[in-house]
Amino acid sequence: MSRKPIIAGNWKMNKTVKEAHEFVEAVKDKVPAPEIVDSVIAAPFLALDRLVADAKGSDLKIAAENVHFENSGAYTGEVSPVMLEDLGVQYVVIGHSERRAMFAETDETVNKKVHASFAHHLVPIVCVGETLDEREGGRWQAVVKNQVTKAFAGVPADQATAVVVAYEPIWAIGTGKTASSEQANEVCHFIRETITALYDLATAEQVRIQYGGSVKPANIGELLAQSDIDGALVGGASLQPESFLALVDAAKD
Ligand SMILES: O=C[C@H](O)COP(=O)(O)O
Repeated sequence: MSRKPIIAGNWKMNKTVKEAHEFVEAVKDKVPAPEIVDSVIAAPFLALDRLVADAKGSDLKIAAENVHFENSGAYTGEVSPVMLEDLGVQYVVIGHSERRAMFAETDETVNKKVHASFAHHLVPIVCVGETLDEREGGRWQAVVKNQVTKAFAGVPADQATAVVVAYEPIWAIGTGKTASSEQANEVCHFIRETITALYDLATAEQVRIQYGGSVKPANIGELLAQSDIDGALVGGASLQPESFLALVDAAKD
């Protein structure tokens, strides 16, 4: 079954609002048609209002890099799904390994954030992936299966089909080490099998699974040629307009 590719740049803690605005102005009219590829930029919260306005009427979609699972309340420093929906943000990255490792994100909070996102018309991009220790210890299947199963807990099938899963082996993030396309596809296929077991094959075949970890214009082609890789979540190589456009263009083929 063919699934529409989704390429998402994840800027992490980079770019001032002015720099973010200039980037979006440079790419927004050059991304592929949304019937062919979904082109997404995940930006820091401060830039989102401006970027949603900048991208309006174009085929570029704007994502947040995180969200809280409550709608409002005493959660100093957090941003709620109500606030993101109000701005017109369309996607949200949930459970990135940097948030799991440095900001106490757990499988339980990931699941709550998935539910909160759907309640506010945000498409969740759910990140999963193993550490180098877990891979070398032969535990990647158990780790990834557990992360996927907990992320989808209580999510009905009609919502599950809209979830984007990003497989990011932690050892390949920002290190210049890319999983080989076969290694990446093996895990993405395993993720699809896990979703099949949770729901059914028809549901799993609609879920888009991205690979992330040192993706760049030079290697995206062979990654996207794999059977179960439907896109990429890209950090470093999404920071320059030319590089981001090369990535979304590669997904057109
Ligand atoms: O969210 C993106 C990933 O963490 C990958 O980052 P990277 O492309 O800089 O390795």
